[in-house]
Amino acid sequence: MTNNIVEIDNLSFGYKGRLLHKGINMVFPRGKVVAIMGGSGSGKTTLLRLIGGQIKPSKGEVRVHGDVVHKQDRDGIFKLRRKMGMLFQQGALFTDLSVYENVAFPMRELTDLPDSMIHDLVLMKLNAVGLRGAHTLMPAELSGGMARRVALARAIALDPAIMMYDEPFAGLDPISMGVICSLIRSLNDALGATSIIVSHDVKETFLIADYVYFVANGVVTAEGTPDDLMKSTLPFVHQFVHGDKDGPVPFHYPAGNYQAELMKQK
Ligand SMILES: Nc1ncnc2c1ncn2[C@@H]1O[C@H](COP(=O)(O)OP(=O)(O)OP(=O)(O)O)[C@@H](O)[C@H]1O
Repeated sequence: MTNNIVEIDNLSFGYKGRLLHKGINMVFPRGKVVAIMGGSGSGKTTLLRLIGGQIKPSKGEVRVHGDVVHKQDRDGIFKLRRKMGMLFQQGALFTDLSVYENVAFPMRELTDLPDSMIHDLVLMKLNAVGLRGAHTLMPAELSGGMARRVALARAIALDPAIMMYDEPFAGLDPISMGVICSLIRSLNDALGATSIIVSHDVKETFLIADYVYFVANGVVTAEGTPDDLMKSTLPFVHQFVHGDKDGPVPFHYPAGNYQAELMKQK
């Protein structure tokens, strides 16, 4: 049996005929934290949606625990999603529910657990993210970093085998970033899960990822451990990792001849 919990095999996908992915191959082994990085609009979030079965590939496939995602019926997709926890940047909490009720929500919706057990589990999950003491607060009373941690506690409510993070560090102050960063790693290891992180933040991502895929122009342009990639001389990777202004990713959005355009306005 393969040790890969998620496999992306020769996958192509496009919105409205414009091909976004052109034969992507990736594997996400059990227990590992794997990052998908790349420029804005390179299709990273779309890959998470393909893994979650929200959309179907036009070619190739995604397998989760060996099952082809796009071949699942409604029941199959439901079972698959039960194995997955997702933390989105805009992973909004329910504003009219307390922190406690937000974390209890998936347990109440998706299990038949008695209230007493839900109580213990909610406190355990909140304790894991350091917010047991905040369980009576309402979302409006939380800082951005705390809200992200509550969303994380909610995402791990049902002990997912696969955790997916979409830009988990975006918009956070440096301290909250560091907290989320170490939580992603420690929760992954404590749950025995497999984590997939989509992020632009090289420093944080490289600290916790076991392996990184770089996506550009619809294909995996580079892959390796953070150490390998730090040393990479590939121009795209070098520009991304070191934040160089000049490189294959241009500063300017494609535009016509500047001088001609200025003349035209006169
Ligand atoms: N539902 C949709 N319908 C049509 N086009 C879409 C849809 N969702 C995304 N796109 C387009 O697909 C491209 C890739 O989007 P995606 O969100 O996957 O990129 P990304 O790499 O996650 O970008 P970012 O880092 O900026 O979030 C973008 O050009 C986007 O405009």
